[in-house]
Amino acid sequence: MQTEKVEEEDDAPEEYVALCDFTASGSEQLSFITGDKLLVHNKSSADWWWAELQGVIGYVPASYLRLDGAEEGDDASLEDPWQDDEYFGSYGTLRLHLEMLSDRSRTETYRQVIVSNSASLRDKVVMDLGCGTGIISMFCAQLAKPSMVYAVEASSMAEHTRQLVKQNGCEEVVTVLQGRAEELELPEQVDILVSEWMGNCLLFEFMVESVLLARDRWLRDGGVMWPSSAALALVPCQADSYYTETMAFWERPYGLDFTPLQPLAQQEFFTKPKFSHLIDPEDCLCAPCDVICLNMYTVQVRDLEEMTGEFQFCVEKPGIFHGFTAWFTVQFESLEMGGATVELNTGPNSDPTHWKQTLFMLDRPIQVYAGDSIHGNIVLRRNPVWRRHMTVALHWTINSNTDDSQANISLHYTSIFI
Ligand SMILES: NC(=[NH2+])NCCC[C@H]1O[C@@H](n2cnc3c(N)ncnc32)[C@H](O)[C@@H]1O
Repeated sequence: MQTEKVEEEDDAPEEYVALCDFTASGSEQLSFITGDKLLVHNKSSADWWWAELQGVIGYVPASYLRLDGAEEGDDASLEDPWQDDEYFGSYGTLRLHLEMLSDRSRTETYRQVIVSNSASLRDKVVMDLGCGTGIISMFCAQLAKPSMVYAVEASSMAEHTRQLVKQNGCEEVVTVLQGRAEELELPEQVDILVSEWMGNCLLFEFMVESVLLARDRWLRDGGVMWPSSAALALVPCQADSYYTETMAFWERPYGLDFTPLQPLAQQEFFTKPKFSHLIDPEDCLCAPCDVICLNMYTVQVRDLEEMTGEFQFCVEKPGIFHGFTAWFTVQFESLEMGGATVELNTGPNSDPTHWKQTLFMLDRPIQVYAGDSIHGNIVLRRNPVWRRHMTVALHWTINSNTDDSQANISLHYTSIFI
């Protein structure tokens, strides 16, 4: 979920202080370290500002900066870092719940998990964290016989969820509790903590932090986490249609030459992820790989600050390397020893979901050939200020040994996406 914060352009440059380090990923960006004082000349967009540091000018990520002189906790300058009013406000209306409930792949997977574990769910105590309309809790009550389901929901949807639980005859088993899961009191520990917490690129929204805090506080020893594990998958890909729409478009619109706008287009369209991208399996230049894996029993909140995954791809067919596409999978282990694990896969070879996939475009496309190696790493760095956001940095090198013009030349790139 992205929230645009657009501020008015000011004439006199304002002094901002850097809240954390930033490494530029292109000549037009400006690196800085925590504590640097930057002069902001132009807030050209919500995410990137034109600033100066010791006489050098460049683009800087706005969310890394705080107005100089505004102290930590100075609520005039710093809103709620979790943006809870906006976040839970959006979940208090039906739009997002309609989108999630309409996602059959997502919702049927959770139903499949309940059905295939119905026998073992008997007499168990379940917590449904972030229950929304209560669909998962009502699946538990209708398809199995748990002794209690605590359906926890922080938004105002909770009062409607109570009505739905009653309407569907589940009030004996399902208790709706309104509040943030990590703050409210449960009357007892739970045997199963089930939640649908995944955001774009798996972690956006960072609802997962609430799930881990609730795990540490309410899941009894030996209790089960659903999902039990999660993985972020990545693949180098073509994205010809997106490239044509956003970059090639400026070459000859209506017979005119608009190419001077192409650097602006690169900055505007290729320096942040394209969410809700639907990648055609044919556009994958090779098999994907899991770059980040979460064990939901052992991962700690502090691990979420910065997660790094290595990758090594071998291009399987000639094509244009436009960028990387990411998606996630989550696994639900069986309550029965040796029982089958259920998986929700949001990738291009599975049924589409409302998350679709996320596309990270390179600054410029690169011709690649079968046998070329694309290796490097991905770094998910949680935003130090806005706690539901993160940056994604992709560092990679291409070794091409077929195209004689680039024989064994290593092209090294870094892209930072807000
Ligand atoms: N998969 C997602 N990206 N979002 C789908 C689940 C989000 C639901 O969980 C609720 N929710 C999110 N965080 C919390 C929390 N800490 N405590 C209680 N409810 C929550 C939120 O209000 C919404 O109804």
